[in-house]
Amino acid sequence: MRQPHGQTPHRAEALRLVKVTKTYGTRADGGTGAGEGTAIRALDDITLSLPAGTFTAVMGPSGSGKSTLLHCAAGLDRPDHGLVMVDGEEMTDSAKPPRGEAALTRFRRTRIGFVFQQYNLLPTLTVAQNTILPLKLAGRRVDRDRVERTLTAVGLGDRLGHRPDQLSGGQRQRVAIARALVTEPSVIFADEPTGALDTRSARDVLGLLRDAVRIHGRTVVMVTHDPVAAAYADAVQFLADGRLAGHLGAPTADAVAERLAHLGDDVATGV
Ligand SMILES: Nc1ncnc2c1ncn2[C@@H]1O[C@H](COP(=O)(O)OP(=O)(O)OP(=O)(O)O)[C@@H](O)[C@H]1O
Repeated sequence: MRQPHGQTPHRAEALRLVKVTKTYGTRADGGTGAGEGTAIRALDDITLSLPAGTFTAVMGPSGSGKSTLLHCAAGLDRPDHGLVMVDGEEMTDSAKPPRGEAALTRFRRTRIGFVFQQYNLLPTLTVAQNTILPLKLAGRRVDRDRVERTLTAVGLGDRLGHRPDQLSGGQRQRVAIARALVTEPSVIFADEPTGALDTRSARDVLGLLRDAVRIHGRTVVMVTHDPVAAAYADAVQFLADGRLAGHLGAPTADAVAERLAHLGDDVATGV
């Protein structure tokens, strides 16, 4: 599914990254000198294109840059260099003056949904209020029927008035998915959405993300450590040391585990 930069995709392109680089810190020792020069290049020249209506898993060893990639692609963090386009529109471009924070937030609110490992629900709000929140923040009309339909679709139609602490982890994550779906974004980013869940809840959440793609035409990009979770995706993009390190279409859990086991070999031999 990866398209080299410049090649016309068959389907509309939901996400494009061109030469995205992100470096953290230059003096990690806080100025004592001992750690000077310890800048960490979390992303190194990433060029990537994802067609609309696809489900991609991002995998790689701890520290390989997966979350940084997601945050830069989702506009939660700014790359040092490079271009990020969502839905054909540039979100950040290091060659141009940066969008102001407010403009970036507006862009994110209309185009992007995010699902976090720890749900990030507001504890004092009900399920319905948490789900509506992104619409309210964006100043958009709240269609209560749609909100109810969205919550029913994730199996929580009878929990609208409950608060997060009255829900299981799996149910909380389903609220988070409803919240990500309700604005009808182009791209939903999910950072280890099943990391805190039991097997069955994880399966439900993965099924909902897959439905978001198959039924609602969204594009989903999900970071995971779990080959079984990755097998729900249409393709897996591997990362190692901040660089792209391979791609696997129609993944099975076994094939993903096998590729992960040999990821270091590929990097060492430059494959
Ligand atoms: N805010 C930060 N300040 C300094 N270094 C950071 C920061 N965030 C990430 N890093 C570093 O950047 C590199 C990539 O981190 P990132 O969290 O993207 O990796 P990851 O693949 O998501 O890891 P994990 O699987 O452990 O969550 C790591 O070396 C990490 O220590």
